[in-house]
Amino acid sequence: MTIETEPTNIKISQLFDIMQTQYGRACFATQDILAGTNVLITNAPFGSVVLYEFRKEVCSCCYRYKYGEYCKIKLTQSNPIVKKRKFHGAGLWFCSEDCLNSYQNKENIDQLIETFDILLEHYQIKAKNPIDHEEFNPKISQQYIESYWKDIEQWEHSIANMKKTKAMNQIPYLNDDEYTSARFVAQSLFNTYQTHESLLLYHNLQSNELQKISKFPILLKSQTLIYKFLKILLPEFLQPLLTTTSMRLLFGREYGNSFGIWQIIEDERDANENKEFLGYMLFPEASFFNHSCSPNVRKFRKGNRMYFETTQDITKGQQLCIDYFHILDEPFQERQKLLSTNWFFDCACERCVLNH
Ligand SMILES: C[S@@+](CC[C@H](N)C(=O)[O-])C[C@H]1O[C@@H](n2cnc3c(N)ncnc32)[C@H](O)[C@@H]1O
Repeated sequence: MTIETEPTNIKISQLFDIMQTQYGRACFATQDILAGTNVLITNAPFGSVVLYEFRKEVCSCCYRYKYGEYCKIKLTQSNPIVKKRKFHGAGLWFCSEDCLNSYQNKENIDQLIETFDILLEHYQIKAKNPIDHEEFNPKISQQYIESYWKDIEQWEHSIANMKKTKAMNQIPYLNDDEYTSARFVAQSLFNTYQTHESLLLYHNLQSNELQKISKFPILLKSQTLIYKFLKILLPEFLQPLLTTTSMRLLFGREYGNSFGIWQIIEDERDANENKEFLGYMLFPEASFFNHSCSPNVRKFRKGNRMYFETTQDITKGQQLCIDYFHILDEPFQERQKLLSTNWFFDCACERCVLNH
């Protein structure tokens, strides 16, 4: 199948170009590439988060997980990087001194650690009195989403004029998933503040806000609760970066572009075990690969980076595609359904076009 392409001005690698196609942007080889070549090794994630339930078991630096074993090192008050406020551990655990040191070596990391600690403290206070979210199932349209966020902007004006103590009473209760998302947002904003090496590419990512909220309306409510939580709690230096626009873009981009942090099975004898889903991460430079049900690139994680390796010889001009969802063994109808439900697109890969 020949695909019409047009160049874009996005450049990621010497080995492939990002071209515009009728299915959005995609990666095309700029030269013949042998099987087994890494066409991309990502930077450290732009945004990433470990699920709350796994926070003690997954290393916050390399995401190592060993069947429920606690990580050896917890960040404590005695750590020199921790500032004086009463410290709760920031939800950060590490598998080794090396990982701890490498995490702590990042510029201004004490500010991020303090931010995480504040979020953890208030999440846990609120979690003592959990609240079931009310039913929320409106008919979603672009207009509905806009007006819902407009109301939040009004709330924001009122909070800006309140005394700090009164504003603190407005901190909403978040469930585990929402708290996890709040951490993801905080880290992404911190990386924006730090001008992360993938920041420019991040601005180029496609957003799936409308598709995702249309499918799961409750997400709109969750997003606005997370926004309120962060608006009250984020420290001054991150506040200018937290706007309703930046938040909506971040969520919209995360939905269609993030990669799961899956447990890596280290012992071959456990190869048939189900892998745990530990969290998720966003790598803008790796978000231009389209999906194919007969992919020619495989993705795998090593520590906090993703690797993309060709599984066959590639000829110049050929599209480089990955499998988004581990669905290659499913029949055609099932694959179409899974991609449409979870990724919001009708797969137009070569195999699906032939109804295979
Ligand atoms: C991670 S992005 C890939 C890059 C994207 N094409 C872009 O322009 O930003 C995922 C999106 O690409 C499109 N896409 C990826 N694989 C596809 C396929 N096999 N068929 C149709 N659309 C696809 C869908 O719109 C999907 O939501």
